[in-house]
Amino acid sequence: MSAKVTFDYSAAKSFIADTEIEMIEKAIEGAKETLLSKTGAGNDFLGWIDLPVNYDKEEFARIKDAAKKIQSDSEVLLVIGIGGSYLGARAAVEFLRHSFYNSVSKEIRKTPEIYYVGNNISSTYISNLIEVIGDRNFSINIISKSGTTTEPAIAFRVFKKLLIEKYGKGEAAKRIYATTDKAKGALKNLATEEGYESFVVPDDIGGRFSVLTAVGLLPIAVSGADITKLMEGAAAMRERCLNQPFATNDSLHYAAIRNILLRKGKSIEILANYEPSLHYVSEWWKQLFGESEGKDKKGIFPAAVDLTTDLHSMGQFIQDGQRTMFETVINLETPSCEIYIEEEEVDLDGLNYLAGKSMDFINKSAMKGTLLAHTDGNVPNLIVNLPEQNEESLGELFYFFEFACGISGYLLGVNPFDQPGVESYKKNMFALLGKPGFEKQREELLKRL
Ligand SMILES: O=P(O)(O)OC[C@H]1O[C@](O)(CO)[C@@H](O)[C@@H]1O
Repeated sequence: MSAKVTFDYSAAKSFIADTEIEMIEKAIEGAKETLLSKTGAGNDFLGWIDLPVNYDKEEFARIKDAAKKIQSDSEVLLVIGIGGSYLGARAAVEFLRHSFYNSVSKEIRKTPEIYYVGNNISSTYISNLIEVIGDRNFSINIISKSGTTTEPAIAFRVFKKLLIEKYGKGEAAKRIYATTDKAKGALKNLATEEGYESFVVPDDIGGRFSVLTAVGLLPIAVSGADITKLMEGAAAMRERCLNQPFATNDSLHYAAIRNILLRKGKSIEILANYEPSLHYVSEWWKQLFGESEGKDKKGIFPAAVDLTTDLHSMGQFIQDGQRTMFETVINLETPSCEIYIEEEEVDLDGLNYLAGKSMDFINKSAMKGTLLAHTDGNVPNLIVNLPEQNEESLGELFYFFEFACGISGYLLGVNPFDQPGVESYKKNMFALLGKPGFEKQREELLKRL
């Protein structure tokens, strides 16, 4: 593998003194030591660190076989999951495959259409999806580590019924793939009872760090992307994250710089991309950093923009609004496709000055121009270079961010591997729904509504 994911903060040098980097290095080394010696908070959720080189090969082969079966007997795959139980898969499928994956002809796509459900509670969304499936053959990958999350559980009820009505109970069970805890939870019990093929979310890997487990790998494999190469990319980045000294360790530098900027009042990080295929990578990243760092009244708020699209909606604020943000640009170095601007005989639209230039040259010029403008507007810009739109690069990128997130969380002094704050809305929702055991809370909440 030649090209690598790299981190470049040269455009932000005017915001950061060399001494600040020297001063934070010790703390970063300390956080790394805590992470790797597994002595910090949340140390029972560190299975992701060695995952790219230490995964269950038997299960990996089963994932590939299941993907082949789904490809051969289904026109549609439903991925039912929420948060870390679908964002990584969606990020990978949208980045690695066709921009219009579900709409492009089957001859081009070659693999089943993939729809994500169970990530909201909208009856319109679910009803419309039922219409999209129509009378076509479909399979379900239900993904829930806890096996009890309300959103995917509800969607699963609806689509399981549809499957049983279509195929009968026996055949339906062969079209349901459950990715969940190895031993406990409602979904595990159901899978055992009904005989669904099951895949494991390891005990020591939390949802937002699970993209390289069966959680992400089965849907990604169904889409036709190469999961072996994805793991190889992650393994290559793991090697560098673990073994490179601070001076040449890009992931550690990213963690260091964002924390230096936070200490200067830059409490919002905007992840920016110039390729629509990266939209869900940003959604995945938002959960990774948001759930890991946003606690104990601390954290950097992770936001994201798709550019140049959002320069025409959010650009004004980034350039000129409250000065509390910095920007991390994912720079896809080499696009998969290229288009050249042609010369027109009569230059009515005034674009002949671009004749012979590639679309990517124009895109990169927009990126460089924006980077300088935002820097001038007091928004420090960091760059993560992503070599290509392929599995190796994406595997590297996933691991780069995961490692930086663990380090950054320890630097902040939080447990980056729990998410206690997510429970509050659930308790209120259960009380309002009348779930047994929540009677007292229900009374109190109803008084407030
Ligand atoms: O896989 P599960 O247990 O359904 O959880 C889904 C998501 O819900 C959370 O537990 C809370 O939002 C996330 O951490 C997780 O990714």
